[in-house]
Amino acid sequence: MTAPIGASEGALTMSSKRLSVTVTRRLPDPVEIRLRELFDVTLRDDDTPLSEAALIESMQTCDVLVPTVTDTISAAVLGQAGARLKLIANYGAGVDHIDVQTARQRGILVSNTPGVVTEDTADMTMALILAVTRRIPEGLAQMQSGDWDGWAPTAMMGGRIAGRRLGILGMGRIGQAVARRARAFGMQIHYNNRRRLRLETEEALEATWWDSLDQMVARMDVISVNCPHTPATFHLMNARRLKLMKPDAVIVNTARGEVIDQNALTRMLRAGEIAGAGLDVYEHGQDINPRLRELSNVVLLPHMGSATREGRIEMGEKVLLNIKTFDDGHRPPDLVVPAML
Ligand SMILES: NC(=O)c1ccc[n+]([C@@H]2O[C@H](COP(=O)([O-])OP(=O)(O)OC[C@H]3O[C@@H](n4cnc5c(N)ncnc54)[C@H](O)[C@@H]3O)[C@@H](O)[C@H]2O)c1
Ligand SMILES: O=C(O)[C@H](O)CO
Repeated sequence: MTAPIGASEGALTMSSKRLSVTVTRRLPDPVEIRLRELFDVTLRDDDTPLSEAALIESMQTCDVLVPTVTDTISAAVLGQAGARLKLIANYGAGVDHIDVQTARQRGILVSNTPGVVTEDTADMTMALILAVTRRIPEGLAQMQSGDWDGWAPTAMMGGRIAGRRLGILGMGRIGQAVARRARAFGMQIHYNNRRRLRLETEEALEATWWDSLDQMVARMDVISVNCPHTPATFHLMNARRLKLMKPDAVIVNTARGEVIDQNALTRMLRAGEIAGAGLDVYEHGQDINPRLRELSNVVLLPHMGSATREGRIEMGEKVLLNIKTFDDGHRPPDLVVPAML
């Protein structure tokens, strides 16, 4: 039986056969409407992150949970989930907030939303590279404060990105989309990845492979972090590795904050040992080192890499497809298995 589109949760008429789906955050309207059409869905009225207790409560009676990056689904949380919970259909590509291994051990599948976030996040990576190297926020601040004295030969000089070496850490979907864009800007593409790309892909991207991350980091003008946060990538850019960077190099991160040691980065930016940084994601969520905010050579964004209207609807469509496929008795197309991490 299909529930009326847009009906309030309480007014829905549902067959007991419909999957019970609980969503932890507000999603774009078309996605919520379609969820209502297809499933016995519980949606949120407000849009604040759930407390751990509320998250556990929401996992008690549903078959499927739709969480986001703001929900930490640890082993302890999974241990208190209801027996009905069989699928965690994450709204987002990154799944580092979910203990995928424990979920698997408990027979709970995990899916995510890769691919549809690729182009938007790569755009934002380029935007950060340009913003930091060409001092766009400083220029904007000057205009907004009314302090601009007019053009001058030595004013607001940044660095040219054409011809510069870009080192991509994590050459997956987003990393490769960054490479395509950066090539168009005349940058030289270098990368380190868990596995080397196929030669034809490498050639198409005109990318140079570095087996040694240390050696790549030491030679790049710009480092772009595009690998997931996993136990193996936590603080991959630690103090020792950040010190290998050239003093005139910059680093951008649109992946996950945990890949960079935020305090070490802040110290080195302040000391002028790294020329600049562009960050969309942070090691401790919103709890950003206040010293990072004070630096003029740093551009900070509020985790908005995938934030386009189109992308956020497509992420919802992926969630719907994963749940529907599971409901039809098949393997969700975007299943995440521990071996992938
Ligand atoms: N800022 C945002 O809004 C936003 C949006 C989407 C995705 N993301 C983040 O970006 C990450 C990457 O997304 P994707 O779609 O490109 O993923 P992907 O799986 O396609 O690519 C990740 C790449 O990182 C590589 N990698 C993994 N571990 C590595 C290691 N130890 N050393 C070197 N390389 C390693 C993998 O081999 C893979 O090629 C996501 O996991 C997510 O955390 C952020
Ligand atoms: O991983 C992603 O898709 C974004 O960072 C939101 O979680």
